[in-house]
Amino acid sequence: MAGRRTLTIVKPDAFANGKAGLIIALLEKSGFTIKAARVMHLTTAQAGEFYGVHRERGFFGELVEFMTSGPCMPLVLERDDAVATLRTVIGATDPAEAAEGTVRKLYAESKGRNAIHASDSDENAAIEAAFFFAGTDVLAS
Ligand SMILES: Nc1ncnc2c1ncn2[C@@H]1O[C@H](COP(=O)(O)OP(=O)(O)OP(=O)(O)O)[C@@H](O)[C@H]1O
Repeated sequence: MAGRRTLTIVKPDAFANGKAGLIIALLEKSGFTIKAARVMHLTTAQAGEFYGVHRERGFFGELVEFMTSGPCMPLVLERDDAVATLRTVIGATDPAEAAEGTVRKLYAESKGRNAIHASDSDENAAIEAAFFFAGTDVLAS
């Protein structure tokens, strides 16, 4: 059975553009309950570690620079079939290719500045939740 939790990050462009609250409202409207959240300004080391899988990609430097450009908001979200549902709700990586009504279609600027991250598997959701919320009660519940 697919897990009930996933990890999302409302990215710095959403805060710069005043869309963070609207994005969170859309997540709640999509049936997700917020189990944990924090607003933080990632360091270069944190952004590089979080996106370490992309270290060899040409856009890695740009991605780390963007993710450290301002506040972001990791959240642990809960609902049935959490990972797959959230991937559908956020839409394609490039907002130009994202379906109508998705977070990225509505609120993202570009493929690089694309408003939101979502875990792509139950396994990564657990790893990513631990990355931001290790030692907090959300991981014990
Ligand atoms: N060609 C690109 N140029 C700039 N940034 C990019 C490019 N491709 C990907 N990225 C950035 O790297 C992130 C991770 O890329 P990935 O292919 O894993 O997309 P994703 O799974 O849709 O996004 P995320 O992991 O953030 O949910 C993207 O969300 C985007 O911010």
